[in-house]
Amino acid sequence: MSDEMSSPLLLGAEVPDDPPAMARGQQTVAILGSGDFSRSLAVRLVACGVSVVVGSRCVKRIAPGLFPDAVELSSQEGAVVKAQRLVVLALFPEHYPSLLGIRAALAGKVLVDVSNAMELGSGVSSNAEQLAELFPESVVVKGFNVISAWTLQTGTQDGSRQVLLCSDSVEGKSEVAQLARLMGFHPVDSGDLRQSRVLETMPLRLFPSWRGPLLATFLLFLFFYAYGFLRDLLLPYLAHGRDGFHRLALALPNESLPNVALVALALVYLPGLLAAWLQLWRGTKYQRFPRWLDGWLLRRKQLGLLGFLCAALHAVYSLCLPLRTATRHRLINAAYSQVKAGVEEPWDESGVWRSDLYLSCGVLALGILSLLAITSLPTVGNVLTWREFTFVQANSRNTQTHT
Ligand SMILES: NC(=O)C1=CN([C@@H]2O[C@H](COP(=O)(O)OP(=O)(O)OC[C@H]3O[C@@H](n4cnc5c(N)ncnc54)[C@H](OP(=O)(O)O)[C@@H]3O)[C@@H](O)[C@H]2O)C=CC1
Ligand SMILES: [Fe+3]
Repeated sequence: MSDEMSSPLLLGAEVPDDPPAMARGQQTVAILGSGDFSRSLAVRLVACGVSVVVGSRCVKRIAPGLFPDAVELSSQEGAVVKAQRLVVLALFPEHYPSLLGIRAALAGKVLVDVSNAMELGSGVSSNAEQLAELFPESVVVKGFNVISAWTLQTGTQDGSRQVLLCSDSVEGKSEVAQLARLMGFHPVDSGDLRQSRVLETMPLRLFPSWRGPLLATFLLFLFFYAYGFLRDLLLPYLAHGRDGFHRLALALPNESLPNVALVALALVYLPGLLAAWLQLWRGTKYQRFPRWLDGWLLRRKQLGLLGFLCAALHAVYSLCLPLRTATRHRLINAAYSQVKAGVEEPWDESGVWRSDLYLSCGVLALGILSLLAITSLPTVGNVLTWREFTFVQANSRNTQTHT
């Protein structure tokens, strides 16, 4: 399985709602550590009606009022003993070994590891795997690490609602999933504990799925810009001494952008066709696609959105064309030449039609591309049925191709 395919978001399936669901207030959750994450989680859990006991190395050091009154403060061991099953470790992983003293109390408990990796590709095994090695008698579930303390406290409206969970224990995972659901999050099953390696580095990755599409869009733009420069500016200058270099800033980018948008759109639909062709050629759909095709398929949405950005920029640039000094100059010049030549009515019927049709098609194409872009956003896509979604996507594609 490629790295991309092992990405938890892809593997992820909603964790099934296991009966009996955790009833409010029935269970006590322990949180070890009294830092930012602990406080935010405690506030949220209490607001959701779960009883919380915070375990600290030194309860006296906790400032009064830091935690809600409903939260019980205790020693680390006292908190673990009070917890029925779930113990959230709101500590940094380097402090996990300090819990070895309360190993017996932690046995049989579900330890929720919320930590993140310090750097990308730092080690072979993850914090969660090391925790599982330290406490073999406990169940380790990785989760909540991609949720910030801020999101926990402000509720789920401001951040992602997905909580990615992984563990070798299905039962432990489903218990944590119930807690996540109770807090208004969407638990997503990301697989076994090995997946924690991916999960822990997720907050460190900066737009990982956008890097390739951004590079492709930039290179395409560079290609069309360089081609336009050679064909429309440099060659006419060298051959006839015609100076059109003022077009570098606005006209040339404007001519390059729709080309990039069209190629990006083609790149969105091409991998699907290649994948279908490959499946027909192999005679089976139960075989993995090559890594490059896999990656390409996964980045179609980003490519499409970047194509949409180029088309939108083209529209704005085009609206700016009449504002240019060069356009004004050419207009006045044409009028002057016309007066000089004694032409009274230069109405060019086919020219007028062509320009109107051209603009109308452009507006239509941008409108349909906008529809395509908007429906590809998860929040909008979620309210469409699968049939509605494919209807919009397929029809927009056909209309785009024709315009
Ligand atoms: N803050 C955030 O937004 C997020 C944090 N996380 C993860 O949550 C974990 C905790 O982060 P955060 O709450 O911000 O960190 P803080 O520094 O605010 O809190 C860490 C807590 O660890 C406890 N602790 C236990 N043993 C030790 C020790 N030996 N030395 C020092 N402290 C110890 C301390 O509590 P006490 O003194 O009471 O024992 C301390 O308050 C980290 O692994 C982080 O990666 C994950 C996602 C988001
Ligand atoms: Fe155009």
